[in-house]
Amino acid sequence: MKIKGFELRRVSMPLVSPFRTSFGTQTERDILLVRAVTDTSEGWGECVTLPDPIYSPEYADGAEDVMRRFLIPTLFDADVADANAVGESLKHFKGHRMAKAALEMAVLDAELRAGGRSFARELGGVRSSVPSGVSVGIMDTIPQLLDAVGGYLNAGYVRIKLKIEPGWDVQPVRAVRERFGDDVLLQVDANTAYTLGDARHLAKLDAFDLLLIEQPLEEEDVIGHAELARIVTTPICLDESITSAQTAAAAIKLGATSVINIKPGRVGGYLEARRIHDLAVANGIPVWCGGMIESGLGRAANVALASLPGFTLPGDISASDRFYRADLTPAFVMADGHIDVLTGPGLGVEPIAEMLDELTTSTEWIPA
Ligand SMILES: CC(=O)N[C@@H](Cc1ccc2ccccc2c1)C(=O)O
Ligand SMILES: [Mg+2]
Repeated sequence: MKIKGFELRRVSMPLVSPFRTSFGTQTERDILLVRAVTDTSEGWGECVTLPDPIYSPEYADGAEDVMRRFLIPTLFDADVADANAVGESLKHFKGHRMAKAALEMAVLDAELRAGGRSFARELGGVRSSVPSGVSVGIMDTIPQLLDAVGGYLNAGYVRIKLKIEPGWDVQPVRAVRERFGDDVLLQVDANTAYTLGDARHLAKLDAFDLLLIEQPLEEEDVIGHAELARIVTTPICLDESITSAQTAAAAIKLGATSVINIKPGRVGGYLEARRIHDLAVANGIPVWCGGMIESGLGRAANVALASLPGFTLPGDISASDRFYRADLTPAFVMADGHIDVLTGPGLGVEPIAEMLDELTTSTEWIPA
């Protein structure tokens, strides 16, 4: 396989409703897509950056710039011909994992389409469908939250995740437990909003039999999470802190995490995500697949990843209509709380041409 060039394309996808977290409120998804064109096939990659560096240090325009200025020219110079070579040839550039992940994903998709292999097959998937969890934003009132949670439970979601922040944590969790009972699989995600000084307050969540508390402290505070884990009995799950197999190994060794939210974009790609899965399984740590409100392209790859054996907890892999009225690809629908793993070559989906035209805000062709 020989790479002929990459297309960088920005699409803007409105969300069905504002999504509020401890780091802000999003009303649309500005997605940077990468299309790899090779002599035998084409492949798609999705960069999961937000428009601003508020979830992680990366942001969409920065990812585009680092791809154009450093990463893509290096892939051309190294005459990269498969996905395994992408990470290797880019490793001397520090960080920019979401940008690197999108390029690797596009090359992997092209390679797999040419070889007639699916993402799930390539990554080692063992399931034909995966359980679907849903992430519920911070709301203005408790009644609004209970309506939203009721709607998702009626839709069949098998796990509810509530975004929390100081001032919106114990009360919403208690309200959901009182309204929907103790059997609902329930977890919370703070997106780094607390400090170790909040430990006693966070320990109040132990009364509600949560599956986990996700990323309560800031990304760099691995020791703080280990300290917190000694005070709070609910399992601590890391998201932002886990940026590679190396940081995953350190967090496990230090007792900072007993569950890991694996997000391929955050860790540098689907191949590194598989390495973290393997490491976690070897250490008896359950993992689940996180979400970055991807289009159907990233969603297809996440479903494939979530079909690996160590993904024993429902992920943030919701149906397309959780966030989008119309997806870039044919919609992912949930049946009996599960989403089917695609079996076609590569991602198994492609963008719908009309949707791509309608949603595109910019496109640029970079030839080899
Ligand atoms: C589904 C979920 O909670 N995802 C991330 C955070 C997140 C939240 C809001 C987002 C808005 C636009 C784009 C990506 C986003 C990611 C998380 O697990 O921490
Ligand atoms: Mg999270």
